[in-house]
Parts: sequence; C-alpha cells; structure tokens
Amino acid sequence: MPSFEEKKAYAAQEETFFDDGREEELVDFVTSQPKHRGSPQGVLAAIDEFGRTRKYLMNVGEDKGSIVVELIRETRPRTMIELGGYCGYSTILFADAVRAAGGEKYYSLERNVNFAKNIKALIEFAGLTDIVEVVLGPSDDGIKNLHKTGKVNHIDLMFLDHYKPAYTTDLKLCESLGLISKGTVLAADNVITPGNPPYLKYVRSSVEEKRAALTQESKQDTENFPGQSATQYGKVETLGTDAKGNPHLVYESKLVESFEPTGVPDGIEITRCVEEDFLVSFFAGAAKEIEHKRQCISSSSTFQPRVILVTGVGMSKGLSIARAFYREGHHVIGADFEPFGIPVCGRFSSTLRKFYRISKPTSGPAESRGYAEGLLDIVNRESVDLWVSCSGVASAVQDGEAAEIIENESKCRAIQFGAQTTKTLDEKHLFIKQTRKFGLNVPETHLITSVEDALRVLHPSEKGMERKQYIMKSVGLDDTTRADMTLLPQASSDDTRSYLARLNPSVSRLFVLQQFISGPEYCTHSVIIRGRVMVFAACRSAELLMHYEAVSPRSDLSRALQKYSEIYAAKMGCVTGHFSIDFMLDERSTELDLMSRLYPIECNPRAHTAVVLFEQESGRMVDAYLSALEVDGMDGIDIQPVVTPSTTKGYYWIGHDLVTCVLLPLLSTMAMKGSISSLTEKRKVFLHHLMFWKDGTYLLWDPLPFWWLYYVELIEFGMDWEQK
Ligand SMILES: C[S@@+](CC[C@H](N)C(=O)[O-])C[C@H]1O[C@@H](n2cnc3c(N)ncnc32)[C@H](O)[C@@H]1O
Repeated sequence: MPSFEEKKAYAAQEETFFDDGREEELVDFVTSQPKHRGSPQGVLAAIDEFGRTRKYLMNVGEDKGSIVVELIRETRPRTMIELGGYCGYSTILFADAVRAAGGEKYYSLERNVNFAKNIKALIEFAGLTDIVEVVLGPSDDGIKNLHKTGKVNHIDLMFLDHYKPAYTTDLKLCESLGLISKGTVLAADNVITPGNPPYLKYVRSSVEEKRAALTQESKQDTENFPGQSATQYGKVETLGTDAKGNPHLVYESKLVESFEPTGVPDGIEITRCVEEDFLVSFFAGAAKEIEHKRQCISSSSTFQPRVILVTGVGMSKGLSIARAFYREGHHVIGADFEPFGIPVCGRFSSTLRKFYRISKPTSGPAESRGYAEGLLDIVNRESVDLWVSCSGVASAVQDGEAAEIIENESKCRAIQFGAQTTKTLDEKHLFIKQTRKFGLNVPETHLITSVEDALRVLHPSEKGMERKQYIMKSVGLDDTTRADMTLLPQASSDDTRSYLARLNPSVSRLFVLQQFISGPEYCTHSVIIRGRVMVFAACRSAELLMHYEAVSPRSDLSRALQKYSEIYAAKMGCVTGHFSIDFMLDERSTELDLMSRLYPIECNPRAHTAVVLFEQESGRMVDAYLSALEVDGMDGIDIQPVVTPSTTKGYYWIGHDLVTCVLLPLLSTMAMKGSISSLTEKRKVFLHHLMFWKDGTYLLWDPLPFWWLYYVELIEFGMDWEQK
C-alpha cells in the first residue's frame, strides 16, 4: 500500500463537516482566482488548498481520485455517471479525464439543490460545461430518468459516492433496468472509511449466492453501517427496495487501498461485470420479451397512438420496424410486393392492423406514378401519419418519387429520401462523385462504359505509374457479378481484356472500376431525420449478409463510422431517410487516424437488415422515427443522443445457418470434397449461434412470420430438389 504525504492532508473532519456555508465559501475562494478559469487542474488545486488551509471538505481527494482517473484511462468510457457530486471535485477530476480519453458525457447526480448549484458554478469556471450534466434530485430518480430519456442505455463506468446504504439499492436498480452488462465497471468510494459491508457483500457474491438471497424477502439494510453513515444526512433514509437487481451478472471485484484526503486509510472497490449466466439469462430474456410486448397494451391514457405504414414487411428489416412501432403502442399497417401471389411472412405478424399487397413498379414514368398513387391511396384510406419505407433495392428511386408525391398531397411524412437524393446515393459513381465533392475520403473510382475505358485505367500507356489494384462492380442490379472480387489488372493485358469482354460493359450496362482497398469491410445503418443521424449501428460485413453483430458503439471504430455518416448527413442538407454506407478500413496505413483509413465503397439509401439489432431499443428508435413528424427544423427541440444498439448479441437466420453450416458441409464431406475438421468447425459455429445469438425473425410473442418463412422456404427447397 502506498504511503500518505502528510503535507497534502486536509484539515481534520469536524463534528459538523458540511452544509454549513463552507461550500459557498469554497466557490467564492476558487472563482476569485481568475488564473484558474478554464483550467480543471487549477480549479482542483484551489479546492485542495481550501481543504488544507481553511476547512475540511468531503471530497474523494487526490489519492483515491488518481485510482479512478487511471481506471478512466484504461476503460475509456463513452459516458460516466457519478452518484453524489457535492462541490464538484470528483466531477471536475473525472470529467476532465473522460474527455481526455475521448468520452462524451459525464452525469453528476446530486440531490442537494445548493450543492448542485455549486457544482455548476465550478464546472462552468473550469470550462467543462460541454461534457458535464448535473442531474438534480435523488440518485434513484436520476438513474430512472437517464434510462427513460435514453441518455444512458449502458453504464460504462459509475462512481458511487453518495448515501452509503443507497450504493446497493442503486446498483440493483441499474441492474434491473438492464444498464449493467459485460464491460460495465463500478468504482465505489469509502468502502473502508466509514465502510459499506452490505455493498461489498453484494458485489463480491457469486451468482448462486445472489440467486439464493433473492428468494428471501428484500428489506432495507441500514443497520450494517459503521459510525453515522446511515444517518449522515439526518435520519435513516427510506430506500426503494422494489428493484431486485439481476443476480445472473457475474462480477469480479477487488479493493484498492488508499487514503482519505485527511490521511485516514480508505479504499475504492473496483467491480467489473465480466459476464452473464447464459441459461438463466436466456429464460429471463424470454420472460422479458413477453412482458415487453404486454407493456405496450397497457400504455398510458395520455399516449396518442400514430398510424404507421411500413412497406417491406416481408423482409426481416420491415418486420422488425413494424414490431418496434407496435410494441410502443402505435397502429401499424403493413404492405409489400407478393410476387406470384405467394404471401410474405410479414403479413402473418400479429403486429399489423392490416396488410396491403402492392404491385412492384416497373421502369417508366407512368408506372412510377401508378405505384406512388397506390401508396397514396393506402395513406389516405388509413389516415397514415408516417410512412416508413423499407422496400427493397428494386424500387429505390420509385420510393423516392412516391415520398415526394405523398408529402405534397397528404399530411403524411415519409422516412424516405426524395428521388434525386436516392438516385445519387444509389448509383455507385454518383455517390463517389458526391462524396468527393463533400471533401470526404473516397477510393479511386471510374465509370466504365466499354472495355477500352477500363483498359485505359488498368494498363495506362505511361510507364512508371504506380500500379493500383481495382475491382469491376456493376452499377445496376446485376447480382451475377456482385460476389466477383477478381483483382485487376490481370497478369497480362490480354488476360485483362478477355475478363472485361466477359463482363461486357456498355452504355446500357454500366460498371465502375474501383480501387481495391485491402482490409475488413463494415456496413452501417442510419436513420437520418432532416440531415441529422438519429439512429446508428455498424457491423462487420458478413458473407451473404445473414449474420449481424454490432461493433460496440463505444469503440473508436464505431465512433469513426458514425462520425463519417453524421458529416455526410449534414452535408446532404435537410433530408430524411434510411442511409447505409459500406466502408473498407484500410489495414495498411495504420499510422493514420481512423477517419482517414475509412473508405466508403457504396451506399444504400434504404433500411439495412442491421435494424434487427435495435430490438432492445424499440422505444428510442420509434421516438427517433417519430421526430420526423415534429415541426420542420430542429430548433428548440431537445436533441436526443443518437440511438445505438445496447447489445452486442449477434443475430442470425436459423434456416440459412442450417443450410450453410450443417447441410452443405455435410453433403460436401460425404462427397469427399470437404474435410471432417471443416464440418466440425461449421457445426461449432452453428451451435454457438443457436445458444448465444438470436434469430432475426423469430419472436416468442409473434411467431407466425418465422414459421411461415420456413414453411415457404421448405416448399421452395422441395420444388428445387424435385427439378434436379
Ligand atoms: C461524499 S459527497 C460526494 C463527494 C464528491 N463525489 C467528490 O468527491 O467531490 C456525497 C454527496 O452525495 C449527495 N447525496 C447523498 N445521497 C444522495 C442521493 N440519494 N442522491 C443524490 N445525491 C446524494 C450529498 O448531497 C453529497 O453532496
């Protein structure tokens, strides 16, 4: 244990040691020294000087403070919460460290109105108003509010330094609200002086011990506190014991010994949530799912349900969005194309009030107008407030045209870019051209209308030019060339020519030749409302696009991808729609910052299947969509933080996995084409998904779309099999 430097010691703690006017005296003492304005370290030094030379202050102090600062540097929280801000010493010290570590927000929860005022004064003086928000009121109310407004959906790091018996009840509250999961770190002050045995017992208990304790009646524990800590603020306080916590969370907890600013020995308990017991949380999750569905049925009497039209409910993305609106109590109308009259799975969803079959638009202005009028007719008939366009790639521009007509001719708003924006984003060369114009990173891209066009780039006549590698990509919807990743130029210009001749580029069969960026690919999903990204997720791109696992929104990579999308959205102006850029991360130039290593390769101006990752965030995602109905312009509207997935749980489609991870490897091994080890590996992947991931279509309370999807697929599979 380190030793205490006596010369730093604060004045001794008196009988009455706070709330006797010393806090206001401190604020005057600090703010009368202009040299410290704008300097968090200067302000902290001045507070320490006051504590040493004038009166004792119940701050965390330099020694214990440095333990938490180290923790911030290590964990780099995006947001940090403190329970108990007092005069703002810990607020200034930790918020400054969070900001330096790239974090965005520090919430200081303080219930004493005068103390909260003092914190604000010192925060302003120290120049930290951009990162700190002081939340006035009892900590449990503050926590519930941060959760309800979506400001906090996951606790990265929490510092507990308030009413000692409330440490455990507040932690259990955070657990019950689902704010604690793998990766959460807690730092609790004063666990030695005055001490907090109930809290230490809780965070050091095993899952089994916590489960056993749950069967006993929960009652307030204010007896096991040494000294006066349970009566520090007057009488013993009544604490909420409704929140039972989540006993399935596995914690690793250890004490780091240190000193109070007076030199009295104390310590910080550092607790890390390392995992969640799988089987139990699986059943708890199922129960929560059902409960969540019921929640919307009993929504409050002041709630005004909206009528929402979701097109594309035959796809998982449309179905997810429809379910999210339904869960939040809105009336959902579904629509989709049903080629050959085969019903789509979404039409069997219990979330839909009504389903409309719409006809696929073919090219040509008359057909487009007909398609738009069909949608307008549904909008008028059902008094739709918001159309969430989730249609597929084949109707992108026609959806844009329909959005313009619907918004002009009805009160309904659309989550869909207009026709020109959609076209620009959708066509690879126009998208790259626009991106370059916005001053953002782009891979070198050439529009190709003939073999000769491509040869001029691939085999330039000037010698000695740097030889880059390229890929040819179809501009249209030609799926036959989509997976072709042939690197060009080939060994000789003749080989390149014959490869290009097979693709046969022409004015009516456009291609782009795009610089090959070596590195991992990421896809993103954003909802943009009037030029602002309101919802964002990023995933590693998966083969055949049937596996989705969110990149942690707290990671540098996700932040860089989000920032890129935000800059792009802002540059497009006041537009609303789904937006999804695919990026390559250049793996070679690691010395550059992340933003300079990201290369957008294409954009899809439509909803991305990654929207399934927002299942736990339906309320906030729906609020984000509904903000499109607010008066135009964002001025005066309380801007909510961007909604990101709170879970990094993966999503898969069981039918797809059964074929690709079980059936095909088995057939290939039986035909002596595949090895036993690869078969075993694939099976392991399948089992992992089955146990730990979630199916993108199946929902316990809305199972029919899942069963219908696989029933139809089985029939189709059987028909294919018979034809072979
Ligand atoms: C020990 S002081 C905090 C010191 C501060 N963290 C620092 O290091 O500078 C405890 C603070 O918690 C506040 N507090 C106590 N119980 C609270 C509760 N239930 N909710 C919010 N604040 C509370 C008190 O008003 C007091 O300001």
